[in-house]
Amino acid sequence: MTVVTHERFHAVAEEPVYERDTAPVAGAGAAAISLTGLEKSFGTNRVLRGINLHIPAGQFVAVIGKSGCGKSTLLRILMGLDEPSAGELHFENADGSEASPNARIVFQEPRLLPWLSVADNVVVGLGDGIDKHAALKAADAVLSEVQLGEKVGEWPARLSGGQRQRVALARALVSRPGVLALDEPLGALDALTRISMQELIHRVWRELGFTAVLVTHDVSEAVHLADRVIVLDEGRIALDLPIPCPHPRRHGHPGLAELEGRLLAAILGTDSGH
Ligand SMILES: Nc1ncnc2c1ncn2[C@@H]1O[C@H](COP(=O)(O)OP(=O)(O)OP(=O)(O)O)[C@@H](O)[C@H]1O
Repeated sequence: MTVVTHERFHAVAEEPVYERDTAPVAGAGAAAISLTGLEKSFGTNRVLRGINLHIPAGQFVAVIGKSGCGKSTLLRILMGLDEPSAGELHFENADGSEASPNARIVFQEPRLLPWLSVADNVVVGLGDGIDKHAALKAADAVLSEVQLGEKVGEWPARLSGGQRQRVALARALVSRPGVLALDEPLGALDALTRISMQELIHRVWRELGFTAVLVTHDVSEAVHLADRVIVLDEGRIALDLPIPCPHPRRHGHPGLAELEGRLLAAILGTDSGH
């Protein structure tokens, strides 16, 4: 099994990849993820029951399913924060060789350090051993990317919920991750802030080309952002649905509404999966 290193730092951003349509265009450092026969039990509770999944480098995958179906457990295993009970997890480079990607995670709560400025919170994402001046420069650049350039010297307590979550995103992006896991990152935000954050996440994914795995309760958010949506049910993949719609995707678009309907049916168990 591959252990995810969280410490790797790529100080210089690769050239942004613009104009990506639905076909994934992987950035440098993006890794494919392969799960084979993945199982996870907590005592007698069999949470993941033989998950087989290949996520190509640079793809944006959303994972949805009923509360307690194992979404966060899957994400934690992907991030090396928890061990599977059985099965294999591999990260692969474009040539199929084993990769050790720089993997980061954004949680529902921004988890900022209140005694550090916005910029210093972002610098935390670079780990130790980085020249302070270079680190602040990188923090500055990524804060501009998430449209918080004017808040670099601010305290977290003086930011709105959406702004705090953008700082958390900046902290994850500053090391230019090859894999970004998002665990309900917008769950605590109001509807309008969610939509603008969705656009932001889509834009940075398109620019940087990391492999993205988003856990969400929001089916509309999943089809709005992802290339592909996985429905988990009782520890198994109940549906693996490609979302072959070009971006930008308008909320309420009839094609997306049809896909949302299929996903909801799979979550509720009223769909055959075809
Ligand atoms: N550390 C743990 N120890 C024991 N049981 C756990 C642990 N973590 C998760 N579980 C159990 O695993 C199951 C799946 O939890 P998980 O958090 O992965 O679900 P989820 O689909 O992300 O749920 P939600 O949508 O409510 O966040 C639950 O039954 C939960 O109680």
